[in-house]
Amino acid sequence: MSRSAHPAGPRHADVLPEGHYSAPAADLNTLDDKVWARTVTRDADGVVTVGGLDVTRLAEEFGTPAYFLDEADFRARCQEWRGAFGTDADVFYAGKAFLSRAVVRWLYEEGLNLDVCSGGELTTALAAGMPAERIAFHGNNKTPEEIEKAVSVGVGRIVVDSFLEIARVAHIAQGLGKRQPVQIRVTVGVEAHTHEFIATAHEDQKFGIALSDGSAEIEGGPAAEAVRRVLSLDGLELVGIHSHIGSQIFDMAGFEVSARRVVGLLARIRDEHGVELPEIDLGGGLGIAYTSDDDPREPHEIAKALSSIVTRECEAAGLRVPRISVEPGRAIVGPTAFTLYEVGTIKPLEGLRTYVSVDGGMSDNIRTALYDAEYSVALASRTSDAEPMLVRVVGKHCESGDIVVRDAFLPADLAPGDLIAVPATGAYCRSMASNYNHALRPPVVAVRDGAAHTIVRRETEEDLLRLDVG
Ligand SMILES: Cc1ncc(COP(=O)(O)O)c(C=O)c1O
Ligand SMILES: N[C@@H](CCCC[NH3+])C(=O)O
Repeated sequence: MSRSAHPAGPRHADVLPEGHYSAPAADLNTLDDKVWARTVTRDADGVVTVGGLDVTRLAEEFGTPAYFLDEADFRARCQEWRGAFGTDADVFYAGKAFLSRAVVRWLYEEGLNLDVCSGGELTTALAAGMPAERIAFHGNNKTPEEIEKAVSVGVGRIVVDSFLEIARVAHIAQGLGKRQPVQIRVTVGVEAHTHEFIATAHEDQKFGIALSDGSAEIEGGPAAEAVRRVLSLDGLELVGIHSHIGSQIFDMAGFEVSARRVVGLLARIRDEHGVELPEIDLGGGLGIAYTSDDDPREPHEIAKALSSIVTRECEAAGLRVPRISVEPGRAIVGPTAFTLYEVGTIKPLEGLRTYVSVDGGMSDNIRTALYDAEYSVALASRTSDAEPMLVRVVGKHCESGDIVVRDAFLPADLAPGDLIAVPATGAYCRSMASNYNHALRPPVVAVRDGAAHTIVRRETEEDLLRLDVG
């Protein structure tokens, strides 16, 4: 990401320190549509509103820190993904980004399917009424109990991730007298341009079965061998091939290479077994804007790029075009929520930056500490004409790495009690939240058309004591 140092201006420094920040926006009160949920705006008093409700009232009713999720925006994004891929394709929302029963109901109503990757996510999906055949079950180490549950309820597909798992799922399905539809997750050897910890299709990592391991020992490579295994087992029905190259990716080139290689495997399967598999899944991973510097792709562009590459490659190989599916998580829920915090303490460091401590931190957003993720921030409870001040928004945990927003600008008259909001926290914030330092995980509040309701409640001290059985 290209970043430039701000030339001058903030209160506490004549020369700004090295950092990953852009120049402050000309007007810090302006909310960039790119990073904020779609119904977010400022009211006549300058207070940030979402779904028609202002954050000062929301903070009074629900407390801080809290995640506020714009339900209309969430539903609109589901519709855009469905519309872009059309009826010949399936969109599986990746529940790991954020899952609750309300979210499952919205997905169901908007015609999306659901990707789960644990027994807990499966239970949530089923409890909210998602039909099992619309659920895909993922994971590199599903437990026998999880597999048994998934097969028993009849999930639409299990994405098998290893040779051991192929045997395990087949054994369990056979024991239950079932034939389980499966896809094989392959690693296509693409180095996705994203943080190392969220890239998943290069060979040296835990997920999937490699298309090629560079040796000539297994004819056609490990993935071709996995296909042979699956086809030989009565308990399994091979319906397709799956590839997921990583997360927070902007460049479509990786997806195109992945699609080409997956179609190449389909052609090989047809040649070797005389079978044309009906499905391919190209995974999730589409990036969103966390700051004004990010330029994500729209669902229709992504759909067009993926379907044209698959069609072209299938035509070239003389294959019927399979049903495509995708698994966006972040791209649907990420932009729809922001985290609201109250400013507690402020520590100016002359010549460096100002530390702004909020009432949450790495327990509600671990992404900055874990992936060096970049976020933006705005003063939400009022506007200000004060000059921009370079800040680091930090939490209340006992870690110096407890950073929410590494480098950003807020008005220099920021004061304790102000509310600040960090946008684009819908994905992988609540779902990765922790109880570190016995923090109470914040609630998720859905807001729509002037009404707000809690969809995941705030943890309480009683919850902590209930888990601690003495
Ligand atoms: C198999 C699979 N599908 C879908 C996703 C969703 O990714 P994202 O939220 O980046 O769209 C992930 C997570 O990276 C994944 O591992
Ligand atoms: N949790 C990660 C992405 C991993 C997605 C799951 N495969 C993030 O916050 O970016």
